[in-house]
Amino acid sequence: MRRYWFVTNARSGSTAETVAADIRDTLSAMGHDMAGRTGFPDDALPSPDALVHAGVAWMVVYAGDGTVNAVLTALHAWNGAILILPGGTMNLLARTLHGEHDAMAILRRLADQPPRHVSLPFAEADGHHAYAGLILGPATRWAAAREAVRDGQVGRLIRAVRLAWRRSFGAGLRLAGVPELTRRYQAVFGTPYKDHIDLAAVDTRTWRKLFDLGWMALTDDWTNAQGVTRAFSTSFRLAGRRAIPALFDGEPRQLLPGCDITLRQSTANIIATA
Ligand SMILES: Nc1ncnc2c1ncn2[C@@H]1O[C@H](COP(=O)(O)OP(=O)(O)OP(=O)(O)O)[C@@H](O)[C@H]1O
Repeated sequence: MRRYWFVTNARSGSTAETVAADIRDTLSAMGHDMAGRTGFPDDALPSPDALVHAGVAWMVVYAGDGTVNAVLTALHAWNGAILILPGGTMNLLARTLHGEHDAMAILRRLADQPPRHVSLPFAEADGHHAYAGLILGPATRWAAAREAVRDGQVGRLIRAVRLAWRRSFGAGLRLAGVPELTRRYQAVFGTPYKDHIDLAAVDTRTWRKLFDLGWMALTDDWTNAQGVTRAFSTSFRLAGRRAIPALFDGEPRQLLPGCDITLRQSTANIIATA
């Protein structure tokens, strides 16, 4: 019997309360005992000390990449195991760890085979972590429009699209320390791997490409956008004098000029079944 803490997010793209109940029932049938539950982001995540105090051995997160990011970042120094179950829209991290399986199928696999514990690479900048992906630059303003779509707020969507459109044609972002990327870019996508961050820089000077980028941001995956230059790096810096908007696993943050972005590895406490 192991005590676990359950984290859900009712706003994550594919979370269902019925599935959350099934997950708890299955874990209980497997002999595990729930020590507590967090409904993120309304409830604060427990601290590593609180988890140690409550005798928690593993964290079960049923949510999307943004919520998983918050848990991994908050528990970076915690020794317990972390099980990520897909409950979001894209679920990039859950797919990396378990393949194309839903939450209940992953629990069945766990019951049948001993779990593997792996570490995940991530990009770090100013204390923020990106495990699935980092997006830098003015085009990240499209994230606000996507949130408005999610909330079904038409007025907010129109305002957010106007702002995103204006900013996407603004000055762009420059990087230092990546010889292949010397221009100004509207967006730079960074995907962390074991030994490098795979960078894809988008220079959108035409309405057509910009429309593609905005459309992808609202509907799909931005990495499908056109006009991309690729490079690999383990460490680089934001050039220029202005703060740069960024998305860490889809969550918006601002980065100061001169900020270093570095590849790092998490501790090997994340459960994989694939
Ligand atoms: N670190 C965070 N801080 C505050 N709110 C967050 C954070 N991460 C996510 N959220 C909120 O939770 C909502 C759901 O995000 P989450 O990433 O869990 O699901 P998703 O976007 O559907 O999935 P995915 O990221 O896998 O596509 C977001 O719309 C955002 O409002």
